[in-house]
Amino acid sequence: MSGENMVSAYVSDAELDAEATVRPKRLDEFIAQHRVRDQLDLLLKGAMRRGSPPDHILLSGPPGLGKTTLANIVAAELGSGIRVTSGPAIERSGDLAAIVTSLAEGDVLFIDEIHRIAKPAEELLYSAMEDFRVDVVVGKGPGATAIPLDVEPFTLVGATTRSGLLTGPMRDRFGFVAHLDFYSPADLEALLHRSARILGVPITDEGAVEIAGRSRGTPRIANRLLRRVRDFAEVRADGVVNLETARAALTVYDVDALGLDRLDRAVLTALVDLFRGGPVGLSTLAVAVGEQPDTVEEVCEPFLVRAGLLARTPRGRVATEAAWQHLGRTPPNGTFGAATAVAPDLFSAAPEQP
Ligand SMILES: Nc1ncnc2c1ncn2[C@@H]1O[C@H](COP(=O)(O)OP(=O)(O)OP(=O)(O)O)[C@@H](O)[C@H]1O
Repeated sequence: MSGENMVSAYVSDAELDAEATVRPKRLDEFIAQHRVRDQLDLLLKGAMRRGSPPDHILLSGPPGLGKTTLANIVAAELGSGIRVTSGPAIERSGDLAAIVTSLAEGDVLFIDEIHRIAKPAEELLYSAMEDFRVDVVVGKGPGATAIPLDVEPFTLVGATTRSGLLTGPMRDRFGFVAHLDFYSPADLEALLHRSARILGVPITDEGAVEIAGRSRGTPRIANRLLRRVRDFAEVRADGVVNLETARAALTVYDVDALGLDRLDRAVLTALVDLFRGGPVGLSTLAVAVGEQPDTVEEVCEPFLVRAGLLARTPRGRVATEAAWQHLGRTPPNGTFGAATAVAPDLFSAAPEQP
């Protein structure tokens, strides 16, 4: 993996196996997100007492925070089977009909990126969710016939990184909606200690603090950085993940003290050095760092904005005072956000939606 995507919250296929090793299997192994955990616990226990499948569950939140993990945990807690698919994989209503009619009673159907499901399939999903029945249309034009098929009672777990893109009727069919938020550094430290224990890697508290602080509030990134620091510790040191090995390894991988990678820093440096802090338009900024505007907007900016380093204003992108300071430059008078330094509680959980 190159330095460029060390801190991406997205997962590559090659990384999935590494992730599976440390993935929590049960609710009580799932670190933090206490409110969501507690609510899910009640939902699942209530359903089990009644002997019927729980309401459909929608999990929303940025990538890498544990939505897939929770979907698997729901099935494990219920003692049910799980079928896994994703919105983009369901192109036609027939694809969805084939999946839902093959579910066994009480199964969990996990649909990742559910906001990307094709419209005709989405409409079929409504009746599967609500009435446990689907009408499969055979033929075309005036000769078309709808064949009703029964679906065994099941629980849909939908995951989305863009809950705002879900249609109203879709959202209304979920009886429980949980929003996962970024993890605090303390939560990520606990997560790193757990992962290190499972991987058999000795880790000190200082080592965990150092990695947690660079993980952008995201378990996936924390686990990935831990694996890279482990490599460094085993190859170039005594195998222990501590402050020194963490700092040295993350320097090798170009992940700085705030968790910014080379491209994030290139964006900030261009803003500050070439455009005196901005405002500058997205496409000009993207040309300056040799990237596509989409990449700058979707990969770099969300974190830079959240970290209080970059602001999107009607006149263009602006580097905040914290950005100047992070790059070791003196901000000129009147710099945007002069009153705000990078908030120490950057990743503390915002209120979750019940
Ligand atoms: N609360 C947690 N406790 C322990 N490990 C966690 C937790 N949340 C996530 N992880 C770990 O982080 C990794 C990413 O989690 P997961 O795949 O569930 O994220 P996701 O939100 O589904 O991401 P995506 O949106 O990309 O599918 C997994 O290896 C998982 O083990």
